[in-house]
Amino acid sequence: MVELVIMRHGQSLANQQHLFTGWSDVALTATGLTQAHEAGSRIAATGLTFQQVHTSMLKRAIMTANIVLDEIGQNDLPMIKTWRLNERHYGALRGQNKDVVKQRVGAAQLHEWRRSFTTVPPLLAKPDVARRYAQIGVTEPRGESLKMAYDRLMPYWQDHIAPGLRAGHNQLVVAHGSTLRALIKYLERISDDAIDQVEVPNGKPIWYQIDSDFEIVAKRVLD
Ligand SMILES: O=C(O)[C@H](O)COP(=O)(O)O
Repeated sequence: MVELVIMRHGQSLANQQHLFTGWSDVALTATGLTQAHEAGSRIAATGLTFQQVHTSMLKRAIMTANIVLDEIGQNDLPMIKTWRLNERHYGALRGQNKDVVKQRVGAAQLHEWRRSFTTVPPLLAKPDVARRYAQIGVTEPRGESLKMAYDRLMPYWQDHIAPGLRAGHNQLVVAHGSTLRALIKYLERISDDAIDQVEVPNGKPIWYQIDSDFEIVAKRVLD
């Protein structure tokens, strides 16, 4: 048996203010910091330890991962930061207030932009060019559907997370609502239609036990 724990970062400043975030790099709130500590102590209480931690290139996830590692006494763990685990890029919705957008376009359109698998949000006219992505040769998206995020996440799963698990090494993934919905879709074989019902709250670790046939045999939310 091998263990995989996945969790969303603690509450960010943008979450607190109901702003579409995506690739915007925002810090955790005081509540988010507390959620990260609590999540870490719940993982610590299970006695689980990990051989690797994977996170995004965004500080709300990196900060959460570091707090969790401190709580579980594994600050020394190798941490891989990849753009492939970044939140789905929300395109031109970025920075807009979700409640205000709902008033403007209606609940159904808002839900589709936020939860559909294939709908692409309104795109930016041209991509941002931040040094951290440019220097690794990554062109920033102008906006992504969940499917687009799924498709750029999967090579990382196949090349980095799955091989670790197959080698019997427990893995911790600290990422974002959409990239974790993509991962849950894959792991739990959820249909394109049904994925719109899956929500991933801030700071609640999901613990999967995976057997030697690479099947999930148990799932527990640590809350
Ligand atoms: O990017 C964002 O705005 C949030 O992290 C997740 O947004 P969602 O709840 O609309 O998926």
